[in-house]
Amino acid sequence: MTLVAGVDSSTQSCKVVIRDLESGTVVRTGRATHPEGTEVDPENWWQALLAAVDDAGGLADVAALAVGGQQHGMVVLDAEGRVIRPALLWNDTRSAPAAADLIAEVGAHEFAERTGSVPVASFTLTKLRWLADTEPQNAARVAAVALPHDWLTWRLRGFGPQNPVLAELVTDRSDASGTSYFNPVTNGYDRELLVIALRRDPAAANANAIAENTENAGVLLPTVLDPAESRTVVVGSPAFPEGLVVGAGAGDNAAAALGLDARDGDAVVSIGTSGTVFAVTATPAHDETGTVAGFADASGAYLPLVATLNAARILDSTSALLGVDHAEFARLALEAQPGSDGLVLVPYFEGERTPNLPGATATLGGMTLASTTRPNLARATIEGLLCGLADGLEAILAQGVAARRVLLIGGAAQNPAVGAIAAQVFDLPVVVPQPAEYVAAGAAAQAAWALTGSRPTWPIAMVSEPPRDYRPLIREQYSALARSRY
Ligand SMILES: Nc1ncnc2c1ncn2[C@@H]1O[C@H](COP(=O)(O)OP(=O)(O)O)[C@@H](O)[C@H]1O
Ligand SMILES: O=C(CO)[C@@H](O)[C@H](O)COP(=O)(O)O
Repeated sequence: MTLVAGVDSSTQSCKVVIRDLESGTVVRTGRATHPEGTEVDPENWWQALLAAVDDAGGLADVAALAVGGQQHGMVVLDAEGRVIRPALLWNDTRSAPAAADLIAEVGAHEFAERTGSVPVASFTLTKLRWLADTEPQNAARVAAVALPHDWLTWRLRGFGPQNPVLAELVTDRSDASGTSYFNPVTNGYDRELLVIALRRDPAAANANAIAENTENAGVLLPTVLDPAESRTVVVGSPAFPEGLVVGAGAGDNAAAALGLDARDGDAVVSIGTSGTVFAVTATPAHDETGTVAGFADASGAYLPLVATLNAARILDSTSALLGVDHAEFARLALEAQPGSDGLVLVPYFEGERTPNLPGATATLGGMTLASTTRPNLARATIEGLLCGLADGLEAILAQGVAARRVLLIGGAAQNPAVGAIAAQVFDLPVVVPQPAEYVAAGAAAQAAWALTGSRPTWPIAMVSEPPRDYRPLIREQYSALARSRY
């Protein structure tokens, strides 16, 4: 039996899934947690990866591996391969003013044309501008910029401060497309944008070039690999045997699309730390309003995507407030009526990314003595979270995407109330695939692709299709409160 492994280095944890190459059957899994916070020392991801691999029984019998990871995180390396400062994650909003400055300098239309997306604070480029303005000494030391999955791939292949070959950094086009300095249509970096963000002098940067692909910015960017391309572990370790085939990997949402084998007609809604809505398309998106990010996918196509900052953790937070676990939270929510008797939550607890309101706070509206009950609060929380994603789906459909069903994944999709209420919020059939780590499963598919040269065709099991029960009232009252407040 030939085995392949996929990793999901996500916001809250690291997951490893080991699959049989022939059938796709999951044979072993492992996981380890990540620290809290929106600023994280990448060393924590490395330690969690080692722990998750160990938890999965090791990789001694595995032929290939690929890493999927949370998108956008800024990992800056110096010329000696050291991480210069803790990574700023996708959900860190401190670079919101930098995003506004960059849009004023470059133009929203120009960004959408050149990179597929108009940057908000999540995007790597804005974090680099924040670094240049706030920590110029750190910015001056930047010799390479990597994303979380690029850096982990580099580390596990035997590179790092002990073997600082920056030119061995690799990535894929799906994750690169979340940087705001990559063009998903030409599949090339837009170094001019990088220079602008870092406030580097292009001429001086040229003179300081430290490797072949550093022209303009003096900053090395990871080589973008195709899905069938591979590298190997160069310096082996107890966790990662020398010679292990390593694929390009992917951004987590693109990896999930691979893991689900998402095709024409599928809209994927993922409810993890982030809420995301995306589809695999043959044509690129260029939404200059900034609502839809025009990402690349991991198979050579495109991945128009809308992301929200407030997703599974909102359910965690309201469950804690109510003093119940997820199962009881679901029971409470399903006890209430659709529309929660008028109680409405616009859940911008951590600011919001879509719509772009980084400084916003949440609003609970429609409170009366009758509506303010525990079941209504549980339901209103789920309704509010899903309404934001339904708005996102509408924006994706407006890009010309034809969706015939919604595939619901991510940690919170395991909550039965989320599936049932999704069938009332989305005006499309909702399908819940068998609970699985679809990002890690997709990364394993990427590893199989790199190993064999062709994309695997593995079956996907769907477990439930909550009856279609669209209730427009839920979105109407949500939109009314959101419009009046923001
Ligand atoms: N049954 C459930 N109901 C609601 N939320 C859940 C449930 N199971 C897991 N979660 C939440 O899902 C989140 C983790 O989902 P995951 O997709 O792994 O996130 P990420 O990829 O961002 O790390 C956590 O916030 C967790 O509390
Ligand atoms: O920022 C985005 C997509 O643009 C997020 O989807 C991150 O990629 C984090 O994903 P999770 O860890 O929450 O799944």
